[in-house]
Amino acid sequence: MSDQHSRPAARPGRSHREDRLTVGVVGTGYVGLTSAACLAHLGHRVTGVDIDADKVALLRRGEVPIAEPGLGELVNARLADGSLSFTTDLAGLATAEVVLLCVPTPVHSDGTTDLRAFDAAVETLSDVLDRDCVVVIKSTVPVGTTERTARALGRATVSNPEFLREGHAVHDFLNPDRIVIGATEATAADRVAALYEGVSAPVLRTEPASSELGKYASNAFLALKVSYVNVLTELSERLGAEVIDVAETMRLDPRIGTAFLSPGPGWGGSCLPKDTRALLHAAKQAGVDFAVLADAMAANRRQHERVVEKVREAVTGSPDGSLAGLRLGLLGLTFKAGTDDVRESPALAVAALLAEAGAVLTGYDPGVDRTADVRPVHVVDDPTLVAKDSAGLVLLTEWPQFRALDWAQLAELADRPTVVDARNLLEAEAVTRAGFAYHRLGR
Ligand SMILES: NC(=O)c1ccc[n+]([C@@H]2O[C@H](COP(=O)([O-])OP(=O)(O)OC[C@H]3O[C@@H](n4cnc5c(N)ncnc54)[C@H](O)[C@@H]3O)[C@@H](O)[C@H]2O)c1
Ligand SMILES: O=c1ccn([C@@H]2O[C@H](COP(=O)(O)OP(=O)(O)O[C@H]3O[C@H](CO)[C@@H](O)[C@H](O)[C@H]3O)[C@@H](O)[C@H]2O)c(=O)[nH]1
Repeated sequence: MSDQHSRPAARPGRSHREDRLTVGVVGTGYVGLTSAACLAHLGHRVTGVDIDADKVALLRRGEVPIAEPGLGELVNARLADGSLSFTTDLAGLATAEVVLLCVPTPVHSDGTTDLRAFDAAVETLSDVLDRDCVVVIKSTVPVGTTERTARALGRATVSNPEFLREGHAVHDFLNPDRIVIGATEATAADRVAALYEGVSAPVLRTEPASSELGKYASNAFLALKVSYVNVLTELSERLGAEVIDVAETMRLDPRIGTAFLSPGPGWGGSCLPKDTRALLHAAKQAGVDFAVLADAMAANRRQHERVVEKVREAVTGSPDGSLAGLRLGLLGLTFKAGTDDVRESPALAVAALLAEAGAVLTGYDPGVDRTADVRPVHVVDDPTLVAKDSAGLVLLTEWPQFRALDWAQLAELADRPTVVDARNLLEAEAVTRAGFAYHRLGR
């Protein structure tokens, strides 16, 4: 998270302009809270609504319950000037000209989307909203949901998917790569475009189905890229290549692009896994064979197992060695660096497999509190505690500060100074010099 990423764009100072909109945001999680704070920053008058009374109480005091650079400052500045407020009462949206739906849309293991929270929010809104209010769906929803919602509410409903990344939420919201507006009515689309006045990005106007599908297609493609390079780690090992150089060879081709080619323990988080499952399900329902997607998901599960195989061999010296009763220390629990989010974290998927094999797990993560419940991992607040008496360390999240740990001290504390670096983060030479046996993927 660089400074540049944490600093919001200069406030355009639109507060006295006539195009200032009265906006409601339903759901104040990663997407809703970021949208609410950023839209207030852009000059709109915003009310955030959540069913979680504790969260609303926190937000009213200016306390932001998620770790997003710059978000706390934005929320407090806009609370102070009165352009942002929070409530549990949907009646607060009666005067809204635009309402954004930002509620969770989890996906079951079979790929069907659980729209209960979404439908509940829609149902409660129908009695509250002004006739002229435009409803905007920011939640990631199956194709057809926007049209269905429009019918249920009898109001203009627009698909406007969100592409922000966790850990960069404010920066991404204010500096998006694209703004996609899926609408059947031009006036409703215009009002959504007006929300983003002051943001510089290509605006793609389309019909709702393309907008909805485009969101899934984007996330699934990112997942596919990571799975591709993760499978190359195994192939590189078998064929005597170095995956870092293989990935770099690909990155230097602008047609392939530089991003999403870093091998790791698998892709996770609150979006990529659920959205790939949902897209595969949608394809099946539509009678379309999307085998490459199913393969990418299988490769992701395989990657978790590959990390466990690496650990088993590194720690016991044998591919069949037993991990039963061995104390392993995990460095990193979140699904990626720069966030406090452990939802569908590959680190925890690997941890579950290690625990199944009988290992006893202690974990440290700069984003995860000691009191967090991430069973089977016992969370500690100091990296030396994961090293103490350990039979091996497994680095699972690419927090840059892990590079700067006192590896010589960790080696002294460890029972067997062995580290498996599943993110290719550490400098092999430095860690080896400190006394560790160093192992990683793709070499
Ligand atoms: N997290 C991301 O990076 C991200 C990025 C782009 C899109 N999305 C999509 O955005 C949506 C929201 O994701 P999130 O990560 O912000 O979720 P989240 O779990 O962080 O927050 C959702 C919030 O909605 C509230 N809520 C639930 N039901 C409600 C209701 N009926 N009325 C009012 N509030 C209600 C919850 O209390 C919670 O505060 C999902 O569809 C997700 O796929 C997420
Ligand atoms: O080269 C890479 C890049 C990513 N990852 C992993 O891929 C996962 C997803 O990372 P990222 O995409 O940064 O996470 P999110 O914050 O969940 O963002 C994704 O999901 C959001 C929710 O839909 C979208 O809005 C974003 O555009 C999309 O990038 C994480 O486990 C990463 O560690 C790798 O292993 N190697």
